[in-house]
Amino acid sequence: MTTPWLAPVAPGAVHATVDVPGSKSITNRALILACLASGPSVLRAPLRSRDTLLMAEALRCLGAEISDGPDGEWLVTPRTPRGPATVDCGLAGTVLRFLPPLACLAEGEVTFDGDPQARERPLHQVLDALRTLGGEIDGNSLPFTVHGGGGIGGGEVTIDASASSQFVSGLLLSAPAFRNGVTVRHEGAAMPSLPHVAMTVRMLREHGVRVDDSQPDTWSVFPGEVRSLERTVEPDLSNAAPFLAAAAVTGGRVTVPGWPTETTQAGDAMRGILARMGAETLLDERGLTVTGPRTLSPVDLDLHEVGELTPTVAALAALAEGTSRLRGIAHLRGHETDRLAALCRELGNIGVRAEETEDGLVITPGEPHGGQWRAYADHRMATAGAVLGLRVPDVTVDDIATTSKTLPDFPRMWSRMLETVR
Ligand SMILES: O=C(O)C1=C[C@@H](OP(=O)(O)O)[C@@H](O)[C@H](O)C1
Ligand SMILES: C=C(OP(=O)(O)O)C(=O)O
Repeated sequence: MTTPWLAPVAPGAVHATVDVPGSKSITNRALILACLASGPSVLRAPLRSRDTLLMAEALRCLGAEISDGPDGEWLVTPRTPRGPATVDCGLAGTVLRFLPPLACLAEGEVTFDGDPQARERPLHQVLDALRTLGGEIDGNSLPFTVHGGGGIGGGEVTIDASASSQFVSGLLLSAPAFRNGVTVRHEGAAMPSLPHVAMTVRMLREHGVRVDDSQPDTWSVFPGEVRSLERTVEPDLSNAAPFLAAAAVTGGRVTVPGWPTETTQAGDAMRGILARMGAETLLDERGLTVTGPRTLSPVDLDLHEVGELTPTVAALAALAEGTSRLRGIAHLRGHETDRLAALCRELGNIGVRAEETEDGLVITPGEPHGGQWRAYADHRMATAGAVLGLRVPDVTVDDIATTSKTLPDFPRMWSRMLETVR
C-alpha cells in the first residue's frame, strides 16, 4: 500500500541551498569496478538508495566484502566472484544490465529477478552479446540464470544498443576481466545517453584500464588489472533537477553545492536547459545557482543524450508560456515505465495537453488544475508531480515513496526547501 502525498504548493519564491546525495550512475559503476579491482577500494559519499543498495547486496552475494566506514563511506574488498547467488535487480537498469557480464566471471549459478516492471525492460541484447562472448545463460528476460564458468573469453561483439546505452556500459565494465577483453560495436538506430558511456570509459581509465573509444560507436577494453581506488562520488545532478526546477517555477533561487565544473553526468545538461527556458544559471565556488525567471519560455529540445531529465523538463514545459517539443526520446518507453505514455496520461489528468509523437512529446500548458498524479513506480515521475504541485494546487502523487529508488529522503528535502519560501 502506498500513501497518497499532497504535493505542497509554494506560496512564494523558494530561496534554498539543497545538498544532493551522490550520483546513482557513478556509485553503481564504482561498486562494480571496486569489486573487480586488485585490492581494497574506498567509496566516499556514495548514494545509498534502493538502486545502489541492491547493487551492493548483489555484489556481496557474489562474494565481495562491502562494509560501512565511519564517515558514511563504503569499504570494498574484492573477492573472486562465485555462485550460487541470487540477484534482485529491483527496477534498477544498472543492476539489470551491468551485473550479468560480471556474473559470467563467477563459478556457479547466478539467478536474476526483479520487480514486475523490470521484467518488461529491454535486456535480451546484453544476454545475446554475452552468449557470443562465451557466456552460458538460460533465458532472455527476467528471471534468467547465468551458468558462470569462472570466466569468459570475450572478444568482438556487435549489439543494437538503441534501446539503452546501459547494454554497452555493462559489457565494458566487466571486460578487463574477460580473457581477451572486449570490442563492442553498436549497430542500429542512434544510441541514446552517450554521456553515460563516456562516464563508463572515464571510470575504467581512472582504475588504470586501457580503453579505446576513438572510433564512433565502437569501444575496446583491454584485459588487465583494475587498480584499486579511493573515490569521492559527485552529487547526482539528475536528482538535483527537480530542486533547480523549483527555483525556475517559483521565480526563486536554488543553489546545489558541489556541482562539478567538469563531469560526464547527463544531469549537467540541466544548466543549459534551464537557461533556454529563461532562468539564470551561475556555476561558481558555491556550486550551481539557478534563479527563476518571471515566466518560463517554451522549448524545442532534443533530449536523446539526457533522457533521464525528461520528466522534470516535461513538468517545466507544462508551466511554460507556450507549446514545447521534446524529441529524441523514444527509448524512454523502456525506462522504469513507458515515460512518454505516463507523462501524456498524467499531464492530461491535470489539464495539460500532451501528445505523444514517434520520438517524444508535444506539451501545451493551458490551465492546469489539481488531480491525481500517478508515479508508476518511477522515481522521476513522482518528483515531476512534486514540481507541478508547487504551482498547481491539489496535485496528489499516488506513491511518493517510489523516490527511494534514487533519493530516499526526497519528501523531507522538499519540505525543507519549502521552508525557505519568502
Ligand atoms: O548508465 C547509466 O547509469 C544510465 C544510463 C541511461 O540509461 P539509458 O541509456 O537506458 O537511457 C540513463 O537514462 C539511466 O538513468 C542511467
Ligand atoms: C532510467 C533511469 O534509471 P535506470 O538506471 O533504472 O535505467 C533513471 O534513473 O531515469
